[in-house]
Amino acid sequence: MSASDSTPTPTPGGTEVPVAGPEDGANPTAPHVGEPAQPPATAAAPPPVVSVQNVSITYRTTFEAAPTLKNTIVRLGRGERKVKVVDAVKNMSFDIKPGTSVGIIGANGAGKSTLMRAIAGVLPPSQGRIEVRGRISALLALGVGFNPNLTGRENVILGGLAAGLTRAEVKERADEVADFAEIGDFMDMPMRTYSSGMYQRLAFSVSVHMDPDILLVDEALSAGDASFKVKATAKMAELMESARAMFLVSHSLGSIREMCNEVLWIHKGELIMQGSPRRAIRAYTNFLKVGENAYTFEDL
Ligand SMILES: Nc1ncnc2c1ncn2[C@@H]1O[C@H](COP(=O)(O)OP(=O)(O)OP(=O)(O)O)[C@@H](O)[C@H]1O
Repeated sequence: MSASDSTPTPTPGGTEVPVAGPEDGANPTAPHVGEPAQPPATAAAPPPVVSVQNVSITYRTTFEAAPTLKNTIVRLGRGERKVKVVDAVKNMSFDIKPGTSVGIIGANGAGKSTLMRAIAGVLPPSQGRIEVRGRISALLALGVGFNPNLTGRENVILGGLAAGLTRAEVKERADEVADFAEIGDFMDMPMRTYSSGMYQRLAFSVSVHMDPDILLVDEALSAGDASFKVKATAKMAELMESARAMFLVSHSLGSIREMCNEVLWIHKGELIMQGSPRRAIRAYTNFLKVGENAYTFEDL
């Protein structure tokens, strides 16, 4: 089923936005560049801070179906490899307005992290176009971007320079990052000696101290201890005041309800609903209760 088959009916007076359908003439050009795909609807409307247009992302993975020594040698001899193709994101389109805190929900394997990686610019879409206006800071997975042999401070400095901050800004920022992370002397120890909680504290602290216009957070709060979670939640709420947008991927619907003012529900790579947290979470939890076979997305 495509998103266009399942266009939800907006409720009267609600804030829901129907899922955008595919457009003619999809533009398979590089992401993160270029001018807006479409002019804003009215002169007064600000352009979307993130615009995802007809985006599909396909993974191609080589694998061994029946790994016996004989099969492997035969295949290697012939140069054959089995390829598994996963359509992780299918023809997805949506716009995010400035000031929006977006929750992304959906079952395991729905495509949430893949979409986040594409918005972060780490993973180019196979088709379609993603436009991002502003500096992105992404907290995608533990440790992405950190070199385990460097100290926390060295990693922070390198990360800051890579994010486009000046040397002076980075030095000042490194102290703020260290204070927030509360990892004490470990700041000057190689990161391979960190516990996963310390790693996470530093990763979170780095992403929120880089003055992001757009903050991407993928399940980042799940591994922290209770006190850091409270602090991290408060920091994200504070950032929302200044950031242009935030994306939060989480299986914790409570966090999504608390932190977000818009929700994308994704299922098997398709955008099922873009709407208010109340409505999207209700539809998703109903779906989880009754299961896929008993559910018609057309009813949304
Ligand atoms: N690097 C990869 N190579 C091949 N397939 C991948 C890769 N990463 C993800 N996939 C596949 O793409 C699909 C979407 O995965 P993704 O991690 O985006 O889902 P998710 O919604 O974030 O899941 P979860 O809630 O379990 O974290 C899944 O079928 C997954 O197996």
